[in-house]
Amino acid sequence: MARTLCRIFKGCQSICSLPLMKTRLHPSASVLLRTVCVRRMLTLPFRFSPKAQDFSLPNSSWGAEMRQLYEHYNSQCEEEMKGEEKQDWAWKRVPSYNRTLKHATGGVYLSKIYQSKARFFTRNIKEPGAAFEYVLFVSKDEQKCVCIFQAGHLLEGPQGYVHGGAIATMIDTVTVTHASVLTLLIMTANLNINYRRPIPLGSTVLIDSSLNKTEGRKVLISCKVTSTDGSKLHTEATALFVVSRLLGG
Ligand SMILES: CCCCCCCC(=O)SCCNC(=O)CCNC(=O)[C@H](O)C(C)(C)COP(=O)(O)OP(=O)(O)OC[C@H]1O[C@@H](n2cnc3c(N)ncnc32)[C@H](O)[C@@H]1OP(=O)(O)O
Repeated sequence: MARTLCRIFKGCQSICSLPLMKTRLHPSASVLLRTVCVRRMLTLPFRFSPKAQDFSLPNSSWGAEMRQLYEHYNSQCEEEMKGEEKQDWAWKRVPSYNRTLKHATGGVYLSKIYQSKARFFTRNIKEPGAAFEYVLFVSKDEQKCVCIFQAGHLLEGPQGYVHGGAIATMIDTVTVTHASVLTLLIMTANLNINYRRPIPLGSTVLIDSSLNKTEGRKVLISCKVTSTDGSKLHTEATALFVVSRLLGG
């Protein structure tokens, strides 16, 4: 019993230490989050996960362009310094896991809360480079988010080009991550996409998202997919996110 309580306590601590939990919460989101977490934690078993793979770190499939851009943004990120004050930073890399809840900070195993075979959609293909290779950085003032995206061969739509649904997936992923930095328990309510120019399969592109406005429970974000030098506009989109009342069950 004592051990179980200790694990529940650690679970709460882990959830509260997630980057998203440190952001400003909409009051209704805050209440919902506490209710959902506590309800789920009290009914389900915990295990400890020794290691989580962060899929947003470089791997052997990354091309030169992807690596170069990663280095560029990563060099402007917060540096963890032991015993000294943290340096100022312009961007923050957003870690990415294939079972987000399993890999809450502290390694508490939480994904049993949901289905054991469930995987985060964009991170469920084992072969590196085959599908969605990407890394996201969020700006210090949280007004902008940038994603470096390398589209793998499994994402083909028209011959030699990326499928429109895969592009929509990435736009949703980037904008929802951005919106999640601002508030919690959000759902995509509307995604409006204009495809301007096809994206060659295997190429690397930049996905930039900017906060348009927040209005009550609503977050509006606009997004552009461009070539890495910014000269070609591939896709434009706007996204609306709403803090969900339904997520609490
Ligand atoms: C990084 C890991 C995250 C991965 C997840 C990626 C994101 C996703 O793909 S989410 C999955 C896809 N989305 C969904 O399934 C959402 C399904 N829809 C819903 O759950 C609900 O309709 C939801 C939550 C969007 C809104 O429901 P509800 O909380 O009842 O909102 P409701 O009270 O009707 O409306 C709130 C406001 O939003 C507006 N609104 C709601 N839906 C829309 C819409 N589709 N278009 C425009 N405005 C809308 C309303 O007009 C209202 O505005 P106002 O306050 O100004 O009057």
